[in-house]
Amino acid sequence: MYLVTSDEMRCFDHDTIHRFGVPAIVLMDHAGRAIAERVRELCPEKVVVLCGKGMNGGDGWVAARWLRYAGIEVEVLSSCDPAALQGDARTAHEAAARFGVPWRIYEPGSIHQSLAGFGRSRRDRAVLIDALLGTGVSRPAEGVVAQMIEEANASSAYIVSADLPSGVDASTGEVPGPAILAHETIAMAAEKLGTAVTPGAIHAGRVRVADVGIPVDPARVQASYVSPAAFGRRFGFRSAMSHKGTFGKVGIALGQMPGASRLASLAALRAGAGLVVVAGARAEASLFAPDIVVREGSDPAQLLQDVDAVVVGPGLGLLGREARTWLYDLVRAGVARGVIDAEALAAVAHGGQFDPVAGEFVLTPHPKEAARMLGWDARQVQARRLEAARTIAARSQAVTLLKGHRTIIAHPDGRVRVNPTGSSALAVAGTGDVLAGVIGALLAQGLDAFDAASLGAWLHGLAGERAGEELTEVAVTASDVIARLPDAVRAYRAEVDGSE
Ligand SMILES: NC(=O)C1=CN([C@@H]2O[C@H](COP(=O)(O)OP(=O)(O)OC[C@H]3O[C@@H](n4cnc5c(N)ncnc54)[C@H](O)[C@@H]3O)[C@@H](O)[C@H]2O)[C@H](O)CC1
Ligand SMILES: [K+]
Repeated sequence: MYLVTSDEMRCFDHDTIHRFGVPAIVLMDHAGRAIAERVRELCPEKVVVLCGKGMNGGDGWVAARWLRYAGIEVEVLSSCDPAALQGDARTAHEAAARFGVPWRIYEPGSIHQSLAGFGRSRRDRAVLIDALLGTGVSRPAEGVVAQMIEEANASSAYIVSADLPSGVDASTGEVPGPAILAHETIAMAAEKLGTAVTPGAIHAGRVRVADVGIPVDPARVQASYVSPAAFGRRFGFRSAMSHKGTFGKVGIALGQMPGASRLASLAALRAGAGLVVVAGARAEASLFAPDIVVREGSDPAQLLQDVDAVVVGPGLGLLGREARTWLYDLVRAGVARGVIDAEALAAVAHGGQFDPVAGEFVLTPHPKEAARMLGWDARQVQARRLEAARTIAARSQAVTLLKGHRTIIAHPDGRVRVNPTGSSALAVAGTGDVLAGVIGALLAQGLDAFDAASLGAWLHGLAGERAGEELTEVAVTASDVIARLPDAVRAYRAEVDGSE
């Protein structure tokens, strides 16, 4: 499913209004009605609508009119004197007022006052509609709107946001100032990219997309959720004629912690690799036998020249610094596909200095590693995840997978995918090694770096979800995630078969 930025949405709005001739007020009525229909399903005893002064506010006035029409007790608190409203927002206000919707201009305490009588025990019987700011946000929420956001969040009422939670940047998911913490969001025409990535995703709650009659052209959208339909039968389905060579050979460079390489190698097998080879100085065969081939020697690059994809990073430890040489040697020897993870990432970038590596490589930093690569701090990476992932991808010229809740996969050409699977069960040592092995296996099976990183994140996240469901998120180990990769493959097949 695609994810649109403010600019992309504006283009589609514009086409609908000016190319197809659908008046904007009609679109606004569809939007407001969609919000009202959803809120009615919540059977509230009272609805308070917070309206800003732009078109998002217009959606709110329309929703209030439809709720009044359905006989539901509703009132509007406006961030400004409606006399200052322009265009369709003004029209929407006037229609609501004439329809008898009670409204007043917000003053500090108005929200608390409007919800009086809905004490904690009955707070969910009241719904707040957040129609303060939408895709027109141009700076951190300020003034009266910021006050309304803070008071709404403190109200502990059930909050439904129009289009996106006010104060969240629709295109990046950044939250530069006060922002609504919604229980759910009704996105108009398409989900905004800013509610798919964190921290915006946390503010949005559950996102539902309302069809308001604005066609969205996927060819003009750069971002989407990872979805099995994008990969079809290029993974997960086998012909009777296939043999282990069909599914490629993954080579894993051994480092100081061979246990991490073991996790990556077992994961690669569970993700369909035909053969897995580990190579390096400390190749304790007993750790890997019998399913994994062990090659002992001081130069992994020398030992891995016959593989289809390499995984360099898990368990490297201090050998990370040598990874640069290994990578050069491997690329020179024609092994130009692989995963660069953990300490090996320093071979590609450090402190904002990038040394791009040619070929189909996937970088898999977690936020701290991304911060080291960029010369930022980890907090900045987490606040500006999309920018961080896209910057590393553009400057390293490699597909970059930024781990974390709603993992981001960024292509050097600007395309972005957001992984919807995963859970806190993955917050345990070794799951990064597992992910590196899974992606290595998908590269060895012929997927390109963008697809291998995206599908790898999807499978890995789903396996983590399944492990968390069975064992509780608290008690999952990296090996448990590997053990549930078959469940993820089954789910993948079901989705692909279901979508064909
Ligand atoms: N365009 C369409 O056909 C449809 C749009 N829909 C809704 O419209 C909003 C986008 O509306 P827009 O007027 O462009 O912007 P906003 O309403 O989001 O807000 C702009 C409004 O708020 C003021 N403002 C901006 N930033 C701040 C800030 N940081 N603090 C305080 N105030 C701020 C600004 O001055 C403007 O007045 C879209 O999200 C949809 O909800 C319809 O849904 C469908 C048709
Ligand atoms: K909003």
